Amino acid sequence: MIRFEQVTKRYPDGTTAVDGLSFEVAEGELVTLVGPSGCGKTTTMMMVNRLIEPTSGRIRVDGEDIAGVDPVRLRRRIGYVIQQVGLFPHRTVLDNTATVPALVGWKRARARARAAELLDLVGLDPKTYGPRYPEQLSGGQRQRVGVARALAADPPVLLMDEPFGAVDPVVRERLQNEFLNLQRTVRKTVLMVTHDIEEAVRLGDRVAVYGQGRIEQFDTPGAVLGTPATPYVAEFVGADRGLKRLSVTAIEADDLEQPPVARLDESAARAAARLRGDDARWAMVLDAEGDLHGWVGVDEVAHAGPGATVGDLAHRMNAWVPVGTPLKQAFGVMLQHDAGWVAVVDGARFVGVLTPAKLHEALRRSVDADAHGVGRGDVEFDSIADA
Ligand SMILES: Nc1ncnc2c1ncn2[C@@H]1O[C@H](COP(=O)(O)OP(=O)(O)OP(=O)(O)O)[C@@H](O)[C@H]1O
Repeated sequence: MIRFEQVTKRYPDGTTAVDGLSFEVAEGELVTLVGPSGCGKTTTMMMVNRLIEPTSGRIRVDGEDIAGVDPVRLRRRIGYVIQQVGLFPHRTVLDNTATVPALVGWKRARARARAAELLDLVGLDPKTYGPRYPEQLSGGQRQRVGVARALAADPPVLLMDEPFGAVDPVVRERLQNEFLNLQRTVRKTVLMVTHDIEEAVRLGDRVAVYGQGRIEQFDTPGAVLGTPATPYVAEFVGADRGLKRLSVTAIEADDLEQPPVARLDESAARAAARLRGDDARWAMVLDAEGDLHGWVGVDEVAHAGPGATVGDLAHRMNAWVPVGTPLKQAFGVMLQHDAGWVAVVDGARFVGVLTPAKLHEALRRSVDADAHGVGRGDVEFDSIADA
């Protein structure tokens, strides 16, 4: 846990970089600090590992006032990832990753075994990449080594300063996804600086939006986008914040439409009669357990030969998304397959389909929920058609 209590930093030339800052990062929480250049993000971060000393106020890590902790000892408890990565050019990737365990006195074999494990965790095969030197890696791979190195001694706290800033947008998104998956397993207490609001809302459990040396809003991504606390925040998150919400709103089972369904072993003739009765043009095909198998057109089952089953005619499903997927990703899948809907599964079990109309409802519902501070399920929704 990291706690700022009325922290101010004034540089010798009189610049007040941070002014009376108070906030807390809970254990296992990822907080992003976002704001324009020069607003005090890096200063905030560097005070946590005492690379910069505050002018006044107190910072606690796990309850302990860090002013009384030896900086070198403190830094061993805190992983640090920076944009320029800062790998040692003359050391192999494996030795770079083993730096901190070696510093804190682990035996060489244990430190290297741990480094190999960490490289694997960030998606770099230690056999291939371990013996290489940093210059023999791509920018994205170097960033991964930076993350592996910061995690190597298993510090409870991680500071990340624009960790994905130096790579192109495609690699960046991949690294962000990988890091989110990693964080689900390692559950570090993370403070991450970024100037990119999309990155801040995507990665943060909570987001601190900085103005000049002060936090203008400290809240969940949904709330920052849905109900900006000040005109400054509204301006900073941008006019397209509705679009940005797509990436922070997850699909819930209640958001989905229930299309007609046919069973894999059902006779085609029976399915055709039933589906025609319901005026359906196609149906989802499920197996006996309710797992998603594919889909079938009603005309196809209607024109099938005698004795055919739905399973004989079903098409395999090419695209589906798990429940909990962000709406933006689901919408991307819809566009990619040029489809009017996308199937949603929970494990293998089919739970429903997401359509553009349902996507709009889900988005509206999440905006209203944030505005009223209630759970999404409690919000009444009137569609435009009902109004
Ligand atoms: N050593 C220093 N001496 C004087 N002023 C400084 C010093 N370091 C930073 N500042 C000033 O403090 C303010 C905050 O700087 P800081 O680096 O924390 O901002 P930032 O939000 O991280 O910016 P960026 O996104 O550009 O990295 C800026 O006005 C900066 O010029």
